[in-house]
Amino acid sequence: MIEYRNLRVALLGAGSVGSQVARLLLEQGDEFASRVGARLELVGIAVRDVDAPRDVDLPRELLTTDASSLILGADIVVELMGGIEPARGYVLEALNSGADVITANKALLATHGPELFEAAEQVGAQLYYEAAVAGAIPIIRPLRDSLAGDRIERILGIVNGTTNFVLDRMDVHGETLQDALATASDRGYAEADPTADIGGYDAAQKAAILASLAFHTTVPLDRVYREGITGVTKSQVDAAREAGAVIKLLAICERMTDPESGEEGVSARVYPALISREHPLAAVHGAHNAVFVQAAAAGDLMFYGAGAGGVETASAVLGDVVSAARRHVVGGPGVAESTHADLPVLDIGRVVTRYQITLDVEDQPGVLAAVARILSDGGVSVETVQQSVPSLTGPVVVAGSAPETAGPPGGPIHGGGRATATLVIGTHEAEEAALAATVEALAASDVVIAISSVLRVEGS
Ligand SMILES: NC(=O)c1ccc[n+]([C@@H]2O[C@H](COP(=O)([O-])OP(=O)(O)OC[C@H]3O[C@@H](n4cnc5c(N)ncnc54)[C@H](O)[C@@H]3O)[C@@H](O)[C@H]2O)c1
Ligand SMILES: N[C@@H](CCO)C(=O)O
Ligand code: NA
Repeated sequence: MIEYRNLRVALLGAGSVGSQVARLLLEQGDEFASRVGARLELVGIAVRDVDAPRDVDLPRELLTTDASSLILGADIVVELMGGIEPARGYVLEALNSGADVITANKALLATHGPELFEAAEQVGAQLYYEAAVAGAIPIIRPLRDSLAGDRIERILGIVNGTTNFVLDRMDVHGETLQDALATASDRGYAEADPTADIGGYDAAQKAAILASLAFHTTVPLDRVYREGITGVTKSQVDAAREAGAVIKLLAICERMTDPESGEEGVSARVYPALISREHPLAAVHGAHNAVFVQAAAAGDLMFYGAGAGGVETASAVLGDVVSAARRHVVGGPGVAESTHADLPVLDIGRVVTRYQITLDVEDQPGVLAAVARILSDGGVSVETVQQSVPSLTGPVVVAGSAPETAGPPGGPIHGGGRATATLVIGTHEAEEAALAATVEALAASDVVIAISSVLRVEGS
């Protein structure tokens, strides 16, 4: 029998993910020892209450409420408490003591990443976070290592399981957003406060992490443009389906040229967008996640699987534990954060995208020409126009809530009660600022009765 040296692993938090990590470490000790070349000794688990009931039976002698003592003397610290404090303090304590840290904490990384990476670099410790984005799906390591020789151009990610589940239920089962969200919460996909999911905050944290990694640039969370799915209506979902498209909440990280300065920059943004049903991301159903990566040499790649779940996420955490442990065995410098490119993060107004605008107009001669003029005055070129059979309607009532951000997309903008026709306008690519201003101009026009939907179109 091989005599392995021990590596001391401290676990902070024994919730959905932490309890599974502890169970797997304890159950598969021999296997991990063979893979690593050292025994991963779980020396303790920091919990809030050692007597609290748990789904997974954990040895009582490993439980402690004294996280700081546990951290001292550990070789590897696994932070699975979530939240900013005290997680941030514990991660810093661990790194400053020279321990490698594994975390799944996207909120912490998106807000304090540079501070933590700096602390790690100071002492030559490692900070791994595969589970922080898209749960079990390997995406951090592929971006950092496998694609290190390529140039990432764009990432389109479905990185929040709850919102994908909700939009999918609205599409496939015709459920309301509220009913679908209640089911997502019952199934444990949603955050404790589901505003983090449906408001796009969780996806924005993941976008900040992905963009920083992909573009070798620090992308602060407050530079990620964010819209959630609260304004998405059943009629938008139905209309998308009829048009061969689907609405997905996308995290988009893009390398781009500032149209004004001509300088290279990056954009990170989260919003619900229309994508064609032919796009690989359209096939991502339920609470699954997928990250579609476009790289200069590799072309299009898609990473797909479970973006959440205790045992699924534990897989990603344990992969990081094994990587960190192997470095303890074989030595070497490990990985450092890469931010050398230091590209500017461009405002949403500079982003180039396409809009689909649905409007009710007066059914009179010259109206189409007037609408076309507003678009052309705004510098927006029209790709497609569809007009429904005119009908005599009462006051225009549009399902859904008002847009959460000032200006488009969203709907409705204003209403009335006249003979109307409905126009669905698909634009060519244009700068977001021009598109948004054009929608405002349409809303202000006398010939437009109401703008019932404005959605961005992505994925082509
Ligand atoms: N659950 C998932 O599907 C999933 C997926 C990806 C990433 N994550 C991330 O993994 C981390 C853990 O998530 P989770 O779902 O296991 O959360 P959880 O709420 O189930 O577990 C967190 C545990 O940490 C404990 N805790 C909190 N503060 C503590 C403290 N000061 N001292 C000791 N214990 C403390 C809590 O009591 C709880 O048991 C989070 O950062 C989360 O964002 C979770
Ligand atoms: N609430 C998150 C959990 C995983 O980060 C989601 O729905 O994707
Ligand atoms: Na992952």
